[in-house]
Parts: sequence; structure tokens; C-alpha cells
Amino acid sequence: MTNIYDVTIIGGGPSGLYSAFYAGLRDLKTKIIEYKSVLGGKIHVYPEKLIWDIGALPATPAQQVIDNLVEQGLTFDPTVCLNTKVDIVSKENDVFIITTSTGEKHYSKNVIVAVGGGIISPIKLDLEGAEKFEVSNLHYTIRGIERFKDKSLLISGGGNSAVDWACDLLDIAKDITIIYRGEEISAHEAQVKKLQAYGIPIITQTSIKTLVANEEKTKIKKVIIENKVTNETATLVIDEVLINHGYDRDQSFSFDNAIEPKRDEIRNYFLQTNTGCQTTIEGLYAVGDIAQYDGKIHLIAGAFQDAVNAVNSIKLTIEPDADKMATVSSHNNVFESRNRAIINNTLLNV
Ligand SMILES: Cc1cc2nc3c(=O)[nH]c(=O)nc-3n(C[C@H](O)[C@H](O)[C@H](O)COP(=O)(O)OP(=O)(O)OC[C@H]3O[C@@H](n4cnc5c(N)ncnc54)[C@H](O)[C@@H]3O)c2cc1C
Repeated sequence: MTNIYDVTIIGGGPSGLYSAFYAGLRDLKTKIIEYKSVLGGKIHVYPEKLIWDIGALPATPAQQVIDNLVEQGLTFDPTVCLNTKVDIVSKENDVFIITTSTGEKHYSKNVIVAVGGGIISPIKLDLEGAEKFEVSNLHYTIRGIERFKDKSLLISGGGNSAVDWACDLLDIAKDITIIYRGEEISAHEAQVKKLQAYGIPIITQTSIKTLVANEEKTKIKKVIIENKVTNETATLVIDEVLINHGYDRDQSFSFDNAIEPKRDEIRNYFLQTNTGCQTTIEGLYAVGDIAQYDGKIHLIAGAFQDAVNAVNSIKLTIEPDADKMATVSSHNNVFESRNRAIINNTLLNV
């Protein structure tokens, strides 16, 4: 057990990344473990959305927020393990043992759980061979709205995300059709009315029956849709298909019985024992969407505050004489050489 970290962060979303930044600022030996191949967490679900509610950031595309979070999170060069799923956390002699799905073990004095709602993946179309079109014109999220310019778009899904996308693409796509298997669209009324005012067809009780490929078998050319009540079918000629059927969540990550932290009654959230984001287990902290306490905000802004609280608590357990808070954060000495480089490169242009 030679390579013991001060803090290991499980999850590389906004709360995990900001925890890594702050842990570096407080000079803690830090590791992030993230299941996906990229950092950024569930913001990857909505990369094109404009985010308005993060302090000091006026409307900013979510992809830009991801890039900024990642850059900041890696400021102090934490160890980053991508494509790594944590399966179970146990504790021996005051050291946490974090075991991954491949059996690999990571050792840490403290653990910050930053797993949000778990590992989320879009629910895919249950049609044989559909996956081969994911590289061409079958989408589960939108990366770059320009590809929909002057295109005929079919959206399958009746929730807020599907309807929001349709509204955002109204003046971009040539035409849009929405199909939904349920009886009634379940999105915000105002957005649905907007689509209706534009004359966007919303076909309910209907789902995709078949994807018809072009001659080269590289793209979807037509979609056969089927009414679930009458079994009537219709064929739509389309350029792009967007599926918004919700998300699967893998929340299988667990704890050795001896250190199972208290959760709420539906076991969704880790309860805090204090505002320092410590769970009911010593050395185990929960930040971001997975955390719950009075006044907790399940938004990116809330994740930042949790991260600062957890890291400051950890610092004090490792060094009881340390400052309770990092000395006015951005005046910290650790930034001195970096400040000089940034001022020279950007402001003075030397
Ligand atoms: C459609 C949508 C729009 C939103 N819009 C806004 C908005 O405008 N403004 C705002 O402030 N908030 C918004 N939010 C909420 C915001 O995205 C979340 O509050 C934020 O992402 C929470 O960050 P987090 O780090 O706690 O969790 P997440 O972002 O969920 O990150 C958790 C990370 O942990 C990883 N992980 C989970 N389990 C494991 C495991 N066992 N092993 C390894 N890694 C694991 C996951 O892969 C993921 O990368 C929105 C959310 C959604 C769904």
C-alpha cells in the first residue's frame, strides 16, 4: 500500500472536477476516477445548451463550461483514471480501498463521492442494426446544431429534452416532425404551444418501426413509423433522426457493509452529518448531485460549494493546524508563478 492518496474523487463531473481543483489548491495528493472516457459528467448530455445560471458566466454553451471545468480541475495535475468504474469502497486501518470493476485497487486516506445520478447513458433504439447509423445521422444528443441546417429532422420522444431541441432547431432545420409513443406530450406547455404555433407535427402513440438505409447502407434515408393503437404505418423521408427516450442510470457502486453511509429513504442521496459535506462515515464525503442536506442545491453552482467544504474539511483532518479556509483563494501563493505567466502571455503580450 505505498501509493496512498490524500483524497480520491469518484466521478469526474462538475463536483469532482472542482473538488480536484480545490484539493490541489490545498496541496493534497489527489486522484480522480471516472467511468467515462471523458471528464465533464452529465453536462455531456446537453453540450449545446446555453447555461445561464453559473456565477460570473453569462449565457455560455455547455461544451464551453465542460472545457473550462476540465482545464480548471486539472490545474494542479491530479492523477486521472478514465474508463474506470468504481465497484466497491471498503476501509482497512483508516485507509479506504477503492476497487474497480476490473479488480484494480486504489488507496486513499479520504474519499469524495461525486457520482451524481450515477453513470448515465441514453436509452438506445431497440432496433437491430440501428447502432451502425450512430456515426452518420442517428443521434442521441446534439453536438453542433449546424449539421441540422436546412435538414428534415425526425425527433422521437415526448419529454422536455425532445421538445426543447425541437424549439431550438425551429429556425435552423428545414422541417421537424415529432413522434411520441405516449398519449400526450409531457413537456412544458409553453414550449409545446410554440411548436404548435409553428405547425410542427406532433404524432402521438407512434414509434419507429424500421430504419431504411440509403443504397450504400451508410445513412438512414427513410423511417417507417407505426401507430401503436391502429398499427397503421407511414413512411417519412428524413435527413437526420434524433432519439430522446431518456437515460439509463447505473448506480451499482456500493460500500463494504462496515462503512455503508446513511442515505435518504429512497437511497438516492448521501446524507451529510455537517455542512463540511462529510457523510456518516469518517473520511467519506459526498458532493454535488449525490449529496443531500437542508438547503442543498442540485445545480452546478451548488456542486462548487460542496467541493470547497469537503476539501477544507479533509485538509483539517490531515493537518489540524492548517488554515480553516484557503487564504483568500485567488491570492494564494500557489498561483504566483502562474499569474506571472498569464499576465505576460495575455495582458502584456510579451
Ligand atoms: C438536461 C439537463 C440540463 C441541466 N441544466 C443545468 C443548468 O442549466 N444549470 C445548472 O447549474 N445545472 C444544470 N443541470 C444539472 C447539472 O448538470 C448537475 O447539477 C451537475 O452535472 C452535477 O454534477 P455532479 O458532478 O454532481 O454529477 P454528474 O455531472 O452526474 O457527474 C458524475 C460523474 O460520475 C461518474 N460516475 C458515476 N458513477 C461512477 C462510478 N461508479 N465509477 C466512476 N465514475 C462514476 C459519471 O460517469 C459522471 O461523469 C442540468 C442537468 C440536466 C440533466
